Amino acid sequence: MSQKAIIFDLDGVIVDTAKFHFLAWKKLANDLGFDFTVAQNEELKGVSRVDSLNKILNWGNKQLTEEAFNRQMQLKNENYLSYVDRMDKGEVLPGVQKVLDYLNENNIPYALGSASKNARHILEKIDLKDGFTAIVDGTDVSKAKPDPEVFLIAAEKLNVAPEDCIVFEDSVAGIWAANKGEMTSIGIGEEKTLYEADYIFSDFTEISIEFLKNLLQK
Ligand SMILES: O=P(O)(O)OC[C@H]1O[C@@H](O)[C@H](O)[C@@H](O)[C@@H]1O
Ligand SMILES: [Mg+2]
Repeated sequence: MSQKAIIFDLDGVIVDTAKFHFLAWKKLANDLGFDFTVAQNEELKGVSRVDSLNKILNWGNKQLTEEAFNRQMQLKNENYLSYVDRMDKGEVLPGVQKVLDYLNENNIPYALGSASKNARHILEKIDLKDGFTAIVDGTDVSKAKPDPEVFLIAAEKLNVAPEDCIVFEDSVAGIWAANKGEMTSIGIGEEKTLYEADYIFSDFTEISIEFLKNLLQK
């Protein structure tokens, strides 16, 4: 049996930041003269900042110069960070800490594999930064999910073969990335969207230590 490791996505897996992204994207859209819905926000899960803005402008039928585009991205991020700055440990989603405790107690390495350029800052806010063997985020990659790059770099930093990595993801793009990287994919969310994952749970409270142990011993 070879050493296994875990890779966690951040947004929607460890914390629910989609609600903050929604508020910040909605303000941007409204300021530009069109609306932005919760359903559209759902489609941006796991999508990089630049790809998200391109999609939103497309939905709003709006074109921007490169300069205005970059300015809007910056404004959106400043607004988003004003919500992030109010985050603390209480934002860690139910059931996550139990899994992290198990990994820590059993010396099972784990990494972060997130599309966010704010990932390190968020981990600091929720006091989880120290446990990760490696942190790979939107500042470390050249290709966004569904490209497996972020998870492959994480596997390399963990010193574990991709096929021995188990990825927790809430986005379709992230599940595709994990599958393309030949990793075990665990979807956190709804079966109707994440059906391509190897396993699906609605949240971490549904994941038993027994399940995790079995997976790590496979
Ligand atoms: O804007 P950030 O923090 O760099 O995040 C990039 C993307 O990170 C992903 O984790 C989120 O699901 C997306 O909604 C977000 O757009
Ligand atoms: Mg996510």
